[in-house]
Amino acid sequence: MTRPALIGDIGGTNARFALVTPGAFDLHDIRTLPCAHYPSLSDAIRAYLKEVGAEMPTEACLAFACPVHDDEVRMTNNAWRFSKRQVAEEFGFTLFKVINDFTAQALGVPHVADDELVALGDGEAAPGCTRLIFGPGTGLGMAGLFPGQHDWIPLPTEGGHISFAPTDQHERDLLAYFQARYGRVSVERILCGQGLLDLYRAHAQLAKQVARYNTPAEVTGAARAGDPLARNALERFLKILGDVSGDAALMLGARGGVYLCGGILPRLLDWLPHSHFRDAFADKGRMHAYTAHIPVWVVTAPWNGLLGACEALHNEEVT
Ligand SMILES: Nc1ncnc2c1ncn2[C@@H]1O[C@H](COP(=O)(O)OP(=O)(O)OP(=O)(O)O)[C@@H](O)[C@H]1O
Repeated sequence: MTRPALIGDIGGTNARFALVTPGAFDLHDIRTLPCAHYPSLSDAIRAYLKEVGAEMPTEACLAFACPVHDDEVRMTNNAWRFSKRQVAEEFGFTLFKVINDFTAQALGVPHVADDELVALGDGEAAPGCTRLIFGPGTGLGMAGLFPGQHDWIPLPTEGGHISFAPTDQHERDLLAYFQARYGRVSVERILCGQGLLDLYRAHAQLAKQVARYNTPAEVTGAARAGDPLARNALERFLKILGDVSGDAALMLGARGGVYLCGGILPRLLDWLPHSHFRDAFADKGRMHAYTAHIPVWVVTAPWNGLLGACEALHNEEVT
């Protein structure tokens, strides 16, 4: 009997693992391990296999939140680094695929059920057109997905690292705050968990008030409880999310729709519809009609990245 393959979706904070019958999508023994609890990828894989009592898999496909084209892979938002060749040798994998985490998110999207998509505003997907996959979590991932002759083809990008472009005086003040801390300011500096916290701290400094909250979850909790600074920070976060995802949709020509993934937005479903997200997404000058017609969904499927990694395991288009 074929041994189950090891599947993984590994972000800056969480490593999600599962086993699957090669060629199928029957994810089982799904576990989420905090990356910070393990010194290396190999330690986390061993801990996972021990916990679920699995035989050593011979095939694996793991998705990582960082560039993956070289043999040496270094995570952008945690300390893990490894050689693909050495990991394959260490575990005896006959097939070891390493892909970008947003390639996995993109490949997962066609497998998501309709009731795991929450529409934000109107729009209609143009058939056969490119889709944009966009998602803030520990970092900010972006990928394209376009139709090939037989399968969807993912386009991995490092779009989270494009430059932040303020659209009003308040955002120019925010940019100055972020520049003082980081030098160059990419959109990921703002559109991720740490970015939300930094936005809150920036709002506190600009209002000459003391920042009281120390985690992104505390900021969203305080915004819900009516704290004005936290509320302003969260609303600005969602407005900038609209600006940047609209820019990315223009860049890719994503008339097939925008899919918002990652760990943060499913927690903000009560805020997104009333925020300036959709206005900012469409506010593209002469291209307003183009962006206004693009549908946007939040993907609430918890294991979208794992499904995409299953798809990539034997997909020859995905290297
Ligand atoms: N309630 C909340 N409100 C806002 N942010 C939150 C909340 N809870 C957790 N976060 C933030 O979400 C981020 C984790 O997102 P996610 O679950 O997508 O992790 P990840 O897959 O490891 O990240 P990535 O793939 O982007 O590296 C962390 O920055 C965390 O602080």
